[in-house]
Amino acid sequence: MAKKPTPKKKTAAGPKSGPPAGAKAEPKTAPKAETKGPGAMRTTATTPAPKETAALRPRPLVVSFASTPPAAAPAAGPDTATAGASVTAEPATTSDAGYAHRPDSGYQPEPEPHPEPPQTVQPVHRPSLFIVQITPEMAPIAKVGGLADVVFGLSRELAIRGNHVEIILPKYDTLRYDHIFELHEVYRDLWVPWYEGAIHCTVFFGFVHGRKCFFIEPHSHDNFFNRGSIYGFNDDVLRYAFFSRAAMEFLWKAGKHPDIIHCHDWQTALAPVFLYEFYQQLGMTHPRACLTIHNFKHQGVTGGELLRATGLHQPERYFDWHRLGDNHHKNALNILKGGIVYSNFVTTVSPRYAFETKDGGQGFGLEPTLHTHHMKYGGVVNGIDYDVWNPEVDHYLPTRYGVDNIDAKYDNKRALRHRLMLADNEKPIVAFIGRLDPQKGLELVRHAIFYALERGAQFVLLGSSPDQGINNDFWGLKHMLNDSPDCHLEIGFDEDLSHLIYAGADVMLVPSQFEPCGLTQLIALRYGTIPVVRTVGGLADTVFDKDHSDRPLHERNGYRFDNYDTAGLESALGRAIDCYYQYPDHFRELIRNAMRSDYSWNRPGQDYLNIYDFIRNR
Ligand SMILES: Nc1ncnc2c1ncn2[C@@H]1O[C@H](COP(=O)(O)OP(=O)(O)O[C@H]2O[C@H](CO)[C@@H](O)[C@H](O)[C@H]2O)[C@@H](O)[C@H]1O
Repeated sequence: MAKKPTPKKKTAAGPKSGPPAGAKAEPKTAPKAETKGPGAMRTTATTPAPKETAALRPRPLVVSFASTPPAAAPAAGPDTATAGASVTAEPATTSDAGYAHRPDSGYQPEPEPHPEPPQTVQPVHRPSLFIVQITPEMAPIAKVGGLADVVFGLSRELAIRGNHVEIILPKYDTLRYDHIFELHEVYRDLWVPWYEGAIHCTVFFGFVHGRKCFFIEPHSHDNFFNRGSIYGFNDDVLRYAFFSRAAMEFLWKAGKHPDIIHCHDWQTALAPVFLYEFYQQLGMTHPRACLTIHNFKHQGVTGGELLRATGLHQPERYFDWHRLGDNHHKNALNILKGGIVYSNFVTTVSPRYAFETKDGGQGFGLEPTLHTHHMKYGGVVNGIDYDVWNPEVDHYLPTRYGVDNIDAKYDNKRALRHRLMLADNEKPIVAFIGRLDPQKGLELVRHAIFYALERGAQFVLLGSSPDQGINNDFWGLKHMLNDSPDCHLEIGFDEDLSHLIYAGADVMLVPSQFEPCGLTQLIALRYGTIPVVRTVGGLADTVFDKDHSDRPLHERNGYRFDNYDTAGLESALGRAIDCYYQYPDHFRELIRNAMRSDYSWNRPGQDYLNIYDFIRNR
């Protein structure tokens, strides 16, 4: 499509005094914010996030069981959240588990791992753990959204702290093989029970930037993981049920007895069910299961076919409300619910979202389950990997910079404009990066584009959706704005470009309807790009309003709005644009505050270790 011509160049641009030529006159004082949301004390989720006060500054750790031990977190299997109950799952019969069909084969141990990167945290005197992550995604080889970044970053942090971490993934045809090193077969004949028979699989091992990864490749006409993309198929429930079963079967056959099996989202939430229904009886009594829920919207709700496929059978047992029976549909099974019931601990990705899901109507029907299991449920704010997302070392950037040379950020702004053929003028760049999913507040994103242009800003969007209708809407918008020298919409997934946008933009917009944690605002903070966010979920736990916060000035790092409407959005985005033009020194101070915020994996890494220790010691 014909691209807009690059208009006459002006100087590239940090915040400067005075409005740009042609910009509307703005009031000198920022409009009154509607943002007065509750504060962001890092806390376990069973307590509503309290209003910020100086006395409630963040504690060093989010999960501190030494002082307040829960009365009865379950040690094994379902129903155990009821105080003091100790329910052992009934042994599965051999035919239940489908083992009759299982030829054995020798497991070849993986080779010596690459040396670990240099230690960046103080050594802690605690026994190291063997942790296995079972996951549908991991950056950068299989990434759809933020889950992928979390698995990579958390695994790295746990390994740096002296733990042995292994990751099990499907062997997708779309894996970024250029990031996998020394890929080789380690287990040739893994037979995974499936319906009345078993599916033959091969397991591969490879290093992904030092992470130890196993890849399961099934050989069957179902062609589970050779589909050209990760999600979006009618049989997704069965594809991931199979993967969860295969991962557990591999652990058992390979004689691996991890201390912790850590699963992610509904896709792998059956692994704890299989652990306690099949594998505990087969000798896997050692592992404890932790489930992290990155988004309650997707739960894997399905029918009884699942039980036949996986060998669970016994509909009367699994349709039970206390196990996998969906809270709303009597004849449906809910995989995510099963994961909550059977795991020894369940986390979500911010304390605020933990509260919202349990008590704020955001649990998509799982509220009663979270209440039943509240003693083993909590929120841990995600970190981001500062080896990847750090403007001081980011090799995607033409010019690297840090908090001590913020001016160099504007070389990247110029480069971004050049790449996207935007006018080089004094305007601030407002950006949006994310999946084009209704969750992300798409009506407000659309409104923000026009609002920002009208207020004398530029707008850059990078996003895509598996929903063709949504993509088409944004393509329409792109055509409509094609002649604007101040706007560029990039519909697609482009990791390289995302780095340049994080560095080159001035403001990052995250107007989500709901947001479990949100990584874009965390990355933006690191790059000194000021987040404008809605006060929900992890956004409320990590962004503190410049004008309206109980936080000390040096901790304020962005702008927030409460109400999901255009007035709310305009109140926060308008203040950010005003500040850029009229109070450039304040804007630079905000940039410094943002870049100094620590959202590395250091603290969440310790939080997860505390959780692991807690469930191991019970
Ligand atoms: N088109 C594109 N091109 C390039 N990069 C793109 C892109 N679209 C998105 N990204 C990148 O993907 C990541 C998305 O992070 P989010 O926090 O928005 O995750 P998401 O909503 O998918 O996941 C869920 O899980 C995460 C992790 O727990 C939670 O933070 C979140 O709230 C929850 O909804 C960021 O690193 C972003 O830069």
